[in-house]
Amino acid sequence: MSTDWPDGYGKRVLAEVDSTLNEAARIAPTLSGPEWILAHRQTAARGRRGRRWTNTSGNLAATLVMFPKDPAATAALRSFVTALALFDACVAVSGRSDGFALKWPNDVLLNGGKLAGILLESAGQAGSMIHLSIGVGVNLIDAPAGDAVEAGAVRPVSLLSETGAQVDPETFLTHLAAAYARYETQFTTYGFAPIRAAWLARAARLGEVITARTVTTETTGTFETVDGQGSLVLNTARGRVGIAAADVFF
Ligand SMILES: O=C(O)CCCC[C@@H]1SC[C@@H]2NC(=O)N[C@@H]21
Repeated sequence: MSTDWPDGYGKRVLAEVDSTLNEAARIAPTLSGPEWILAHRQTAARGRRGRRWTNTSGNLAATLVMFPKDPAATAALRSFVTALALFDACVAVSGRSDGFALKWPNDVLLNGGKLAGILLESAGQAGSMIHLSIGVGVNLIDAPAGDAVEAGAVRPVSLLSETGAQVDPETFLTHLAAAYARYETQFTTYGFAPIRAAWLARAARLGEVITARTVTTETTGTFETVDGQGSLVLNTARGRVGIAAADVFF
């Protein structure tokens, strides 16, 4: 189960921080290359769409801060790169691949429950990016209670409860960073196509009827694919619809 830390990536480990995403924004101007930040405790962790992220000590809370050269829309496709890396890290530490799946846009599922989430933040202007921060939370040993999530959302699960695997955050991060570095090289060398294909091969509910909700819209249809821009494509009663950002409900 041992693996090496990838060349070219820095690492800092903090006992406590408000949020590793905040720390990424603070240190980005001082960095000359990509850096992983791991915190054993976050006091103000956040999830997607302004939600709180429950952060038990022993779970993984980490952010990769990096400096993409590509346009902002392309750089943001790294949420898929990260999801693949998370999937591989989960397989490596648990010794099994059954039960893991990727949920559009940014979650890793295990046995149908939410195991991990990804939150991208960036600083930049006019379609370019100064830095990209990829925040990753993984319920390694503990998951919030089911009633802590909104109605209809998938139940949270932990790696420990579902597989019996007990992995500390630093070990998990080493696997994640190594897998991320491999997929990042694939992404910068060959573009989104192989990342998209690999993501689709691990996708939850592909070909099934799902619902995508935003604050103002609700779209139900058959999950056909993810397009070359990372949008969810649903086949609905009114035809094919591409959705750039939403929450998905099964
Ligand atoms: O809503 C989601 O699914 C995304 C959750 C992202 C949580 C991680 S934990 C490390 C990083 N720091 C934060 O404050 N949030 C992200």
